[in-house]
Amino acid sequence: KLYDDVADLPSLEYDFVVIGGGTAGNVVASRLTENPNVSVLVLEAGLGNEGVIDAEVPFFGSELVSPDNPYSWNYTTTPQTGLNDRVLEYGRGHLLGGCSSHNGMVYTRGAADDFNRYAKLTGDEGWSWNRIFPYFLKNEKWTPPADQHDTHGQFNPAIHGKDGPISVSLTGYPWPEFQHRVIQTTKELPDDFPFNLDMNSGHPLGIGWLQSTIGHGERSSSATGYLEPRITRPNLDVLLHAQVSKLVNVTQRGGSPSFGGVQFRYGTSLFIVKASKEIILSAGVIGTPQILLNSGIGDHNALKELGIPTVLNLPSVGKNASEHTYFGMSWAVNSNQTADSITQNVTLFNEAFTEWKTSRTGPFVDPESGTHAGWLRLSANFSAFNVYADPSPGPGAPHFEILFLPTGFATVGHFISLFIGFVSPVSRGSVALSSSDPFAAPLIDPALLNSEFDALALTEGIQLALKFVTAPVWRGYLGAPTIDLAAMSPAELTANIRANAAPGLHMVGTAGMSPRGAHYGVVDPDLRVKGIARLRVIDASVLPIVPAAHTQAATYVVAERGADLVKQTWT
Ligand SMILES: Cc1cc2nc3c(=O)[nH]c(=O)nc-3n(C[C@H](O)[C@H](O)[C@H](O)COP(=O)(O)OP(=O)(O)OC[C@H]3O[C@@H](n4cnc5c(N)ncnc54)[C@H](O)[C@@H]3O)c2cc1C
Repeated sequence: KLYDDVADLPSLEYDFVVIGGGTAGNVVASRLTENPNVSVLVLEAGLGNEGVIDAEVPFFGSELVSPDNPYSWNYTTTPQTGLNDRVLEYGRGHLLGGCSSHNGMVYTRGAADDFNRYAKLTGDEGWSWNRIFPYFLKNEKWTPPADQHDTHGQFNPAIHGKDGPISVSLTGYPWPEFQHRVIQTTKELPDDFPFNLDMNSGHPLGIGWLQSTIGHGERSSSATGYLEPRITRPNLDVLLHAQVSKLVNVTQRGGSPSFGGVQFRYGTSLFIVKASKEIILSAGVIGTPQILLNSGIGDHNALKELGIPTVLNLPSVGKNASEHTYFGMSWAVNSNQTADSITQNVTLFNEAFTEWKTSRTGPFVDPESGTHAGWLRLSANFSAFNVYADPSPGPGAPHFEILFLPTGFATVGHFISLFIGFVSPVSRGSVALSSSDPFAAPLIDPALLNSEFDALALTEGIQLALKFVTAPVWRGYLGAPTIDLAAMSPAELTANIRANAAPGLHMVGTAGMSPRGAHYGVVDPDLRVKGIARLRVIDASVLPIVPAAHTQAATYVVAERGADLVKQTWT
């Protein structure tokens, strides 16, 4: 049952307490309660997702990350030295479903090479692409697009799940003038930009049609897909507005510390809920390390400085964060067939909203993230490779993503945009406590472009992206760029990136996996916190390196496998 008020909660003792009802947490809660003999409580700090129109209408998704939003944690980063010391907004979902309820809905699984590297880094073949692949299918329900268009040649049905909780579909509203040009470019410049039928096969390189976590014109999240259909289970309780501060009631169990309870704040009061089997941390890449550190699990010296007693010296907590960097570029177009035409015109906007409300069709069935994506590699001759090792996990994984958008987010005029992401970073950042107040926002440092390699690589990537619109098919359609990047020298381009790039909001690694027995890392490959009994982390923070992809699909498979690992322990 879903509880809004702690006073109504029937118990303060459960078999499992899941901290965070986000992307991963709801998967874990839903899978564990398939066994009617175990009880699960989910503690979610944020609000409910039901009736939040911006979390339902795909086109409105970006509203949820606007500043001072109750549905976002409204974090900011530390000054980013690689980006001219800019302090950047760093949104995270503060509602049931977590980031899956407010993200851009892009569905990308990553490269087989990403997962095969996870297997290598953890010493556990269970994280390899072939062994993880069934979990992608288990998570997914392939769904026809909202406009029911012929999808032949736009994806490969053989590699998609049919019965999972999360709907995935192709774009459901056509922008033919734009879409035709993107696909035609793959024919005119096939060496640089080959067509890829389905970027979710494990072999993402090339340009293809974008897939999104959307079904029948609505966002599909862990809240709508995993939780809502199962919330009536008598063994599953979910409490909203419950912000966890730390783990408490330390005892020794088989020579390791163990926490018997979870402390949380509801309103201005503190409560403790007991977990008799396991505590599962699914508070995400910021919340999870923050709770570990508040609980005395982390670098002893840093904890001591804040006056937090150390329960276990685990220096990797909050370290090793990896994140993507994105940069946008726009061009005016000789056409009014762009999403700008809707956002700039109140009548068209209202018509589109009415259409969405009455039939779940029209332009609002898609997010503003784009209609296509491309995944590209640096050339093997890239000069920086003389100095730096290639950070990508293998030859089948990209260094860059390009998102293709039929909009310029402009208040006047018609534009298209390309967003390029550098998805194979060398830089590593961190999440650290800012004070001994467990509820104070932590210090978030994604360390964007800290490594010179990352800045050089993104500069190179932008030059490659600029080549895309030199294909003949763009002539006569494409007008002036909003900034003439093509006229810039590489040094000017790098300076422009440092002044304008932004985080991809795909951070992972702050509670990273490492092999059993390794002195570094935070969790073992079975997601148990090293040196602590009956405590696991199941969310994006366990991925040791960011995949070359948007991260929700990887998070879903971590959660699906993680739930299986917990079940194996307790049955
Ligand atoms: C704005 C944005 C856009 C994105 N776009 C995409 C995209 O288009 N495609 C994609 O694949 N990925 C995208 N991502 C990334 C992706 O959504 C995340 O990597 C992934 O969903 C993370 O899942 P998680 O379970 O680790 O964390 P979350 O989904 O963040 O879940 C953590 C949950 O824990 C709760 N919580 C945190 N601290 C506490 C506490 N102390 N007490 C109780 N509860 C707590 C949070 O409120 C949240 O509900 C985006 C992310 C953002 C922020």
